Amino acid sequence: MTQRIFIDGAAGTTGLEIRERLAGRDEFELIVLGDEERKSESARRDALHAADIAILCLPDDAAKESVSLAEGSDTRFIDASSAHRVADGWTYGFPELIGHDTIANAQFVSNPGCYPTGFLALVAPLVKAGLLPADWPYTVNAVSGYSGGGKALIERFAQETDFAFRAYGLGGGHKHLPEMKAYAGLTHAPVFSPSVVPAHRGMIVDVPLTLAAMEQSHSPAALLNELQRFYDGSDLVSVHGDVPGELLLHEGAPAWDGIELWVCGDAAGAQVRLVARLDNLGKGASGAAIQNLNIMCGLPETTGLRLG
Ligand SMILES: NC(=O)C1=CN([C@@H]2O[C@H](COP(=O)(O)OP(=O)(O)OC[C@H]3O[C@@H](n4cnc5c(N)ncnc54)[C@H](OP(=O)(O)O)[C@@H]3O)[C@@H](O)[C@H]2O)C=CC1
Ligand SMILES: CC(=O)N[C@@H](CCC(=O)OP(=O)(O)O)C(=O)O
Repeated sequence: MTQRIFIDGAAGTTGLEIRERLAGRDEFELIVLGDEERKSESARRDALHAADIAILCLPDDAAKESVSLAEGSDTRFIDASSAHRVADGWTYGFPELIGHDTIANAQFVSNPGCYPTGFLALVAPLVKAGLLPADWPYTVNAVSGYSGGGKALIERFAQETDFAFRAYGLGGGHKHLPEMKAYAGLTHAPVFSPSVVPAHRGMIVDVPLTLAAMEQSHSPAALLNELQRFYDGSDLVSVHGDVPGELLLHEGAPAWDGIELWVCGDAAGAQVRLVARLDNLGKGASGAAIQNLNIMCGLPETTGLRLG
């Protein structure tokens, strides 16, 4: 049966990429609001009630408003914003961690944040397996393409073309901390150092660990084995067995919906850097929304994704 899909926020960065990934798919019928209607409360209410599944690509407040506008309907949601990621009644849309069946049966699915996708892909399986401690003071260094900040940051990087690097979140309290803590099962939220480089898309998330300082220390090889076991058979997550000399992001990188993981141990096995590379707009946003949409509709999870 054709599913009616309404993308609320379809003119934004994430919304446009979702539309591109849905183009030509006859399992779906898109409800589209014109430019004059796309922010009208009544037009959005009608679209939200008419849809089988609404995909929210909005700022947090507008995403919460959409959910209230849909009250009284059976509409299912995929929310790309951070409004509902640790909210009661919502399922965290990270199929590899939460389970495909849970997402398939959910009415309210919240997409993970882009940075948490990298952090959780690395840390959550290892904490769950008892190979990393839940009460460790984790730190996360991450770099993102500027599309991670949506239209406003894309515009800023277009205007201020001399930026080479932008560190931010210096005062702490980033909105991604609650989901990192909750879904990795940690006692403390990590210390998070995000940054932006002048590339449109792409992201590297780096979790450095002094294994030798842990009460129960496991080798880099043991961490790697567990990640390879955990993601065995996944078409989206690749766990590499090498320690690369360097990892690059490219200014004009094409859209990509997978995620790569590395376990980079030093020769003595005393230190390790767990590193993820992904596309903030792919597995970090629009690709994840399509993966969840496929699962919620009983379709193969990678249909329409960019994995080439
Ligand atoms: N960019 C990324 O890499 C990621 C983004 N996200 C999240 O996805 C959501 C969307 O982000 P992104 O696409 O980057 O943001 P953008 O700013 O690029 O797009 C947001 C869109 O929402 C529209 N909008 C704002 N308020 C309303 C409203 N009340 N009713 C209808 N439309 C409205 C905006 O309109 P207008 O065009 O007029 O400004 C814009 O088109 C955010 O919550 C973001 O945090 C999540 C993961 C990664
Ligand atoms: C570069 C940049 O500004 N990135 C955004 C996060 C993008 C993202 O993941 O959006 P959500 O917050 O909805 O998850 C930030 O740090 O706020």
